[in-house]
Amino acid sequence: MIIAIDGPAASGKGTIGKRLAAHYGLRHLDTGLLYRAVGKSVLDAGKTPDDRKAAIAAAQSLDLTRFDEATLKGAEAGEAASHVSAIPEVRAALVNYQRAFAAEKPGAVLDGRDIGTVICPDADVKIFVTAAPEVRATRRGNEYRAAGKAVDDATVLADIRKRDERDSSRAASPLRQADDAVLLDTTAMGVEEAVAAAIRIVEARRRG
Ligand SMILES: Nc1ncnc2c1ncn2[C@@H]1O[C@H](COP(=O)(O)OP(=O)(O)O)[C@@H](O)[C@H]1O
Ligand SMILES: Nc1ccn([C@@H]2O[C@H](COP(=O)(O)OP(=O)(O)O)[C@@H](O)[C@H]2O)c(=O)n1
Repeated sequence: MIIAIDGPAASGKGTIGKRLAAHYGLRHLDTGLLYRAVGKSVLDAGKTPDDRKAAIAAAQSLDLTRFDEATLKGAEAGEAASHVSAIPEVRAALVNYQRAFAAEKPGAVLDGRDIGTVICPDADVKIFVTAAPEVRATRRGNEYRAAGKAVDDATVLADIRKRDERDSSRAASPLRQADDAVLLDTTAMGVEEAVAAAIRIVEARRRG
């Protein structure tokens, strides 16, 4: 079984993806980490994320073992990711890896922005996870503070809105709910409730 999860920034895609993978015995890929790693590589090379040549070279020679996940999860890498991810050649360089991951037995859960629309258009289940921007900003702000970073929710909210706008308006694989995806709005749900709702969506799809 292949489960595709898409949605805007900090909507809970990774949390739900990990839990669904554990529940169904599938592997999980957070595809945002790939774009974050490309963005971080460009910054590490002393270039700006809008530098197409640098971004394409980084995507084509990406070595994920070089990165520490905590650094990739930070705001700087996220912002860089949302620039490099608009470059079609960067996206093209990452397609095969994601599709090969999805194709391996016994199946996988992938989360990102274009999984249901571009990477796995034939996924067995597609879920589009969302929540109100203010709620997403508070959750992400709490996550940063728990990691010892001093941030205020207004700054996180501005960052999230900017990234969502950039991700939705780009020409290459924009953030969009696939026609056959089920919408899961977790604004008023805690993690357990959201995971239970996601499992119900999978079960309903499996019953056909
Ligand atoms: N339904 C929820 N209720 C409360 N907090 C949540 C919920 N879903 C996710 N979170 C928290 O919000 C933050 C962002 O979730 P995450 O799964 O990383 O989102 P995404 O993968 O979409 O960026 C994390 O700190 C996570 O623990
Ligand atoms: N499949 C994907 C996944 C991420 N991305 C880009 O990578 C950035 C970081 O993705 P992420 O999923 O780690 O972001 P969060 O939702 O965790 O904040 C996004 O803002 C997108 O620009 C993408 O374009 N396509």
